[in-house]
Amino acid sequence: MSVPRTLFEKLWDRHVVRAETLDTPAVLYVDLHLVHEVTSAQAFDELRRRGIRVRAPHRTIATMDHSTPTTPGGFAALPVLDDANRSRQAQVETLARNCAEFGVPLLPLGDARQGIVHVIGPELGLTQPGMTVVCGDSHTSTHGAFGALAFGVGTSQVAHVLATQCLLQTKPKTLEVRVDGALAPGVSAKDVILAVCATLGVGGATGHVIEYTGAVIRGLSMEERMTVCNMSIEAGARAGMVAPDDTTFAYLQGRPHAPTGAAWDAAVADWRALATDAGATFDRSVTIDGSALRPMITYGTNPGMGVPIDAAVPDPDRLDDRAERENAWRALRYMGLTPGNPLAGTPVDVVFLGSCTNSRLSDLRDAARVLRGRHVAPNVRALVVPGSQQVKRAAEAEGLHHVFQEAGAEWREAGCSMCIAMNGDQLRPGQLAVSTSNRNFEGRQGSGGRTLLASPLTAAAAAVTGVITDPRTLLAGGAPA
Ligand SMILES: CC(C)[C@H](C(=O)O)[C@@H](O)C(=O)O
Ligand code: SF4
Repeated sequence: MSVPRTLFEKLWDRHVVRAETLDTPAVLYVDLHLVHEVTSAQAFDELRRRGIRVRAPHRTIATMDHSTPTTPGGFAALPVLDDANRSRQAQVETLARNCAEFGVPLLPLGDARQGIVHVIGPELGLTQPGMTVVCGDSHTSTHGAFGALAFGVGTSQVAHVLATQCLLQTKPKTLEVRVDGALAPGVSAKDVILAVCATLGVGGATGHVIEYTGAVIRGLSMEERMTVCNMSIEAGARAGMVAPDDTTFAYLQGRPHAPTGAAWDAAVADWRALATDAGATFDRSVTIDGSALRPMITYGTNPGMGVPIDAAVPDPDRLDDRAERENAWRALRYMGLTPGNPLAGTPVDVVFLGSCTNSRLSDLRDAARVLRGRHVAPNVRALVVPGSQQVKRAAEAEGLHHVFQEAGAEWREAGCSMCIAMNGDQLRPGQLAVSTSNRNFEGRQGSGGRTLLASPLTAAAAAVTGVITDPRTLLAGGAPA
């Protein structure tokens, strides 16, 4: 009998080209390399300087997402092509030139398949179980939802992977995050991962790859599993993953890059064998009672500073550690929140529905559940930004854009948008946003802007009432227990 192994260990073993030694990391083979405009330019420059070609262009694909405008028509249609817009445009043009020169397939602005890198990989069937997936982007952990080992890498590693299709890695430890029970109505995948981040803390999973297990995780759709895996990095994890199962296979079957015919059957048989073996052990395990979870929201300036939406702002003075206490006070001063006050009822200026965490069709449907037949509060600007052109078309096919527009929200083109504020969509200083994205760092959504992370249901509820609101009060039959 072979030694029982975890999902992570099976993937690691399959991809090691050269084992780790005392003084050198392991060499890992990379099955899929995703590229975007922000972290690739210097990597291509490096290849050019050294006269190296891209080793496996067919395992590489690029999209434009971070710096692209989300107004229809792209750069050409912008009212002002100021310096900032010109430099964004130069960035995407550089990517287009690099892809043409190095033979890398590209989904440019205007392409029907363009979108946020972590949304398009799965929806095109590029991301598959058992793969190693890398991208010069920390939220590459999203792809782990498929039972892939998916890492974010830095720009110099992007160059390594372009040149060699391999990556140097020291072997991470394993952490099981088990979410048992069943989620109550109005509680979503975003609430699960915000609770995980609050439980582990921002550095809590450093050096580990998380495998999410338990009844709640098994019951999530692929889109919801992506939301969970997406924010693994916010707890410090190297990657997050979910073992592939029938939900995974049903999502993948028929997608453009998924195997077909006999190759599909063989792939599914292989993928099924990836699940963690009975008796395999993790370096650490954490259990969360999913049945006890309530909608979550952050109050501070890192994603681990989250509480149930009906809780009060935590008092920093209750923290024993001096550095943590000072950090918490600084966060509350920045956020303009007072310890002991309820979060619910706090006025909101902007609601952002989008980002690689929550911009897929199911997220937009959740938002529409709340917004249908209602109106965005007069003091609120609400933006709905689909994660890809494909999501946009699917949402329009079922009329969701009408729901948003009739409610007074903006319906925009696909991209990172206000998640990162490097494309013209941003908060003004002092504005407070409820956002479905994944980072609430100081100034993340615009200099001086303040961000509270929450689910699409919670964000939509804030849009309607103009204040932080428990979404269960607005859902049919979903009053808080
Ligand atoms: C621009 C990119 C390097 C960055 C990342 O790595 O995550 C961005 O996507 C983000 O979300 O902060
Ligand atoms: S949507 Fe946000 S988190 Fe995701 S890749 Fe873009 S900037 Fe990064």
